[in-house]
This record gives sequence, C-alpha cells and structure tokens, in this order.
Amino acid sequence: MVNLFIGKAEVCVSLVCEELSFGARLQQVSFSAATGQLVGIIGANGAGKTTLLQALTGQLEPTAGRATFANATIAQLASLEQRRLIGFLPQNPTAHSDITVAHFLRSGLVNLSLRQSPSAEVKRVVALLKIHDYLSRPLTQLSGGEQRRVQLARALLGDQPWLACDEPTASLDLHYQLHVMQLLKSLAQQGKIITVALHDLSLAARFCDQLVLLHKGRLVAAGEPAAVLTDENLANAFGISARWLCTEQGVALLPSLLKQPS
Ligand SMILES: Nc1ncnc2c1ncn2[C@@H]1O[C@H](COP(=O)(O)OP(=O)(O)OP(=O)(O)O)[C@@H](O)[C@H]1O
Repeated sequence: MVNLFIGKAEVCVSLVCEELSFGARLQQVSFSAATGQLVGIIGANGAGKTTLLQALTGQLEPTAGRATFANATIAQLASLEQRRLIGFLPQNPTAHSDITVAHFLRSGLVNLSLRQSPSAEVKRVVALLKIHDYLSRPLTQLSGGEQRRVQLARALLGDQPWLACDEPTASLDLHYQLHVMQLLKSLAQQGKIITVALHDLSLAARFCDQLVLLHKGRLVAAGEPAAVLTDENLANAFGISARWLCTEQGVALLPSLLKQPS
C-alpha cells in the first residue's frame, strides 16, 4: 500500500487510478483516493463519468492503464472478489417487474460475505435509506425517487469497503438529496472509499473531499473542490459561469449559461 501525505495526516491511499483508458471514451485518467474520502466524479453529459466508474470497478475492461484497490488490480480479480470489494449503484438499473422491494433487497445478498444474518443486513440498509414503508410493495410501482433509494439500499448490502454510485441523487427531492449525501459522507468517514458521479456541483462542492473533473473522456483536474471548480474549468467543461453563495449550511453555486461547452 502506498503512503502519502494529505494535509497534515499520513493516510493510506487505497484506490489508485493510473492512466485508465477505455477506447476513445476514456483517455489516460489518473487520480488516487484514500480511505475515508468521498470522491465526486463530475463533467457534462457524455464526459465519461459512467465509463470511468465502470472501468474503475471492472465492469468494463480498460484498454490501457489500471485501477488498483489496496494494491490489487481490479480488472484481474474474479467477479466474486470484485463483488465482495465493491458496492455498485448503476445509473439505470434493470427494471424488475412484479417483485416486491423486500424480494429485490434479498436478491442483492447473493455471493456477499456478511458480518451479520441476512435479515439483520437487510434491516440495516432499510433503516439507512428509510424505506420500511415500501418493503411489501412491487418495486416498479414506486415513484422514481422511491426506487432510487431502494436501489441505493441494495448497493449498500454487504458493507463493502468501496462504494461506487452513478448519480445516486438523480430523481430525489431536496430532503433526500441531502440525506443521501450526508449518508455517503458519513459512510466514507467510517472507513470506506466512495466514488460518486454527480451532476449537482453544489452538492459536489459541499460534500466531496475530492473532485475528478472529466471533459470529453479526459481528466481536466482532480483535487479539492475549490481547486477544481475554477471559473476556467466551469467555462470549458460545462459552458457556464458561476457565482458562489457561502452560508453556514455550506456552499451553493448559482450558474449562468455562457456558451456550449468547448
Ligand atoms: N455502449 C456505448 N457504446 C458506445 N459509446 C458509448 C456507450 N455508452 C456511452 N458511450 C459514449 O461514451 C461517452 C461517455 O459516456 P458516459 O455514459 O460515460 O458519459 P457520462 O459522463 O456518464 O454522461 P451522462 O452525464 O450523460 O450520464 C459518450 O460520448 C457516450 O455517447
């Protein structure tokens, strides 16, 4: 494991992405993250956020470069080992017709190594996402935001050390956007690495320890939010200018359209 100095404390860097590429969709992206960090992956539509998450976690085989977690090369791990290492929330999970939420959650326990009984593990994630009321309902009859919380609960089953989420706040109301971001932050602080693709730059700036900004499959910047969300990067990657509101609750970005992203 590589040791680095981040701020004043020495920390173990557990996730290292080295010049990771996937054809033209992702080109030589590098960054690293330490246990305890919530890492936001940001960029315009089509920038490569989903591709990066999939190549990082072994769902897409990189065409060059590699991703390692605790020195293990992810692409070389068996799928069972990947599953025990990484909790994954896809951007568009497959629709499961007819099954209840309880059934959907139980089906997510397959091949996980659990520290407690399966029913206690389901109860744990149900409480985290506040989805008790949905358990006996068919999954596809829930609203979009309700389904998203159930899908995130399923991704948390197994309590893996690395959680990768593709737009976890999509479809959520403001209450649950904050709830989910606070939950992810607290899970990171309890010792996970969390990589999360996000569109909301205010949430990204407020909650993430580090941001990875992509543009057309290439890395523009990686680092602390203030260093990444510069006027120049916002203009080039998103075609916006922004004013920042700073309050006791955190920061919020007020964007204005500039032009099409270059
Ligand atoms: N299955 C695929 N085959 C070919 N090209 C693809 C495929 N999926 C995505 N792409 C292309 O790869 C690029 C990156 O897509 P990706 O889904 O990673 O972007 P993203 O940043 O997650 O976008 P969004 O914010 O819209 O979800 C885009 O140009 C997209 O059109």
